[in-house]
Amino acid sequence: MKYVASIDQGTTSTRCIIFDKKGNIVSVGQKEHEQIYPKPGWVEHNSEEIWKNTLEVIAKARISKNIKLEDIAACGITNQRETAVVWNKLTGKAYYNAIVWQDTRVGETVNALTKSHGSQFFQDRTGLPLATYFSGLKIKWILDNVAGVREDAEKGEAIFGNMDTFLMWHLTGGTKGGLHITDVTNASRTQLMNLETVQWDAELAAIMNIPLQMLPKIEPSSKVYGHIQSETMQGVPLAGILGDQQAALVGQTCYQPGEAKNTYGTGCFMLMNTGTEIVPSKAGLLTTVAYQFENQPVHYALEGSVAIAGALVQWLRDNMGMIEKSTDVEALAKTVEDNGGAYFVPAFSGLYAPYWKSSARGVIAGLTRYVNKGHIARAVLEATAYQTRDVLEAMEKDSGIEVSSLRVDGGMVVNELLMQFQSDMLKVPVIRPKMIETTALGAAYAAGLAVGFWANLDDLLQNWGKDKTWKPKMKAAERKKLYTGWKKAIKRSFDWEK
Ligand SMILES: Nc1ncnc2c1ncn2[C@@H]1O[C@H](COP(=O)(O)OP(=O)(O)O)[C@@H](O)[C@H]1O
Ligand SMILES: O=P(O)(O)OC[C@H](O)CO
Repeated sequence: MKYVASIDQGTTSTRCIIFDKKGNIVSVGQKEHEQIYPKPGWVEHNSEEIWKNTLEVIAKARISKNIKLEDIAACGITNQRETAVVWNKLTGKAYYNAIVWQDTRVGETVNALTKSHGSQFFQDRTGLPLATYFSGLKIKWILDNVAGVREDAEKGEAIFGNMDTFLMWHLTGGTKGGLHITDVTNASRTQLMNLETVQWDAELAAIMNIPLQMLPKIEPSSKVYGHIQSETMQGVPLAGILGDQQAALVGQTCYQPGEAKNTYGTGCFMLMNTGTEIVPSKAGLLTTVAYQFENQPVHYALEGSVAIAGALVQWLRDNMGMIEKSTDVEALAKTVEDNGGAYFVPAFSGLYAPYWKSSARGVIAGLTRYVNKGHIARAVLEATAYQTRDVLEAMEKDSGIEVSSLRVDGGMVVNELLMQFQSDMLKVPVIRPKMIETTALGAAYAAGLAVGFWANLDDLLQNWGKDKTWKPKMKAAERKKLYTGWKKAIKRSFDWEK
């Protein structure tokens, strides 16, 4: 067998990527799906559309390079995490659109639970502070607001899944016996899983009033779970599941404690492997599961999650019409020397790490008549770099490890201006590997390991190669001035909503 396939169900698009043994891309199918914004702060996806796109991108990836079924050793799934869908297992129909991780509709429930139990109570058990981000409260919202779901859930007919579970169920037969499973990394993002036992926590489910029977079985991240029933890849073993940020950690081969990566996509997510140790965060990070290979102990990670990174570039394109394509932002930002005093705090979904302020909202600060489109484009890119510095400083505090260089990946790392500014702002080298589709690659690795396509982690380490390194060039005074401006701006975004 020559290949391993990977389905990457992201926030913006769904891809199927087929890799060879060296971790090179052989073929890609990709399709964007609609972003649905019914009200300010609400973000939804149509799960039916995503399922159709998944079949289409698998077919595209196979047909475009004429890849035979018998050449595919296994398939892995990686996905946008936390996004919650509830569907009926007898009809296959979803009760409501998938509620996306960025959605803030459960803000009031977060406030109420913070008063009744305290955020620390949830963080101690799940590694996650109370926030609108995680799946549990999104499931509760569907149960409380959509007619008939709670009754069906109690009967065992309405079931929950993140996008991994939803696709796994459909790919393995759907209403005809589809598997209802997830992996430890995805489960660790629901705020319903106990980090130590890696099992659902009945008390947390009771507090959120979620029937346990609607939750999927928790499995390791790498194992032959079943076989694909859909025609597009019939008979191929489904053998890996990883949340997309954990998949990028695996794809970047960060297998040693202390190794970290930062992925710049819709949001931006830095993860540091902490080995088999659960490291609680005091500095505003999440403690989460990194991965669990079959018959191996669970590995954990510290994570700094930033909700809006590339999404701000999309906003500039789609909502403001200031650029035509995301890539145009670099040329526009290069029309000026600096940010002209403007700072853009993209707290569109509140602020995640290290602030965790659900009530923050976006602001542009420091405006004068001098500021033009170029300065705004620059402020948009700089926002991602400042947020990454906030997270890196928290990571160093929590781990006690000084990060001496940063491995990066994701759609935004083609932006050279951003990469140089990032290195300047962190004062460490930023390293881009040859393969930046590390998310899909990580899920392929998990699946390939389970079927023996790759023998062990050493095989994978050999596939990693450097493409480009950016070294810090900025003068200390300039770095300090800019970051001080950011810290001032970010405070202006706090406590906007009640
Ligand atoms: N040249 C660029 N400069 C800045 N941002 C970019 C550039 N190219 C793409 N992006 C942004 O990267 C994101 C897509 O990255 P990707 O890793 O595919 O995201 P996801 O996995 O979250 O769907 C989009 O938000 C897009 O606006
Ligand atoms: O779809 P991405 O790559 O923006 O990732 C989304 C994250 O998994 C959300 O936690």
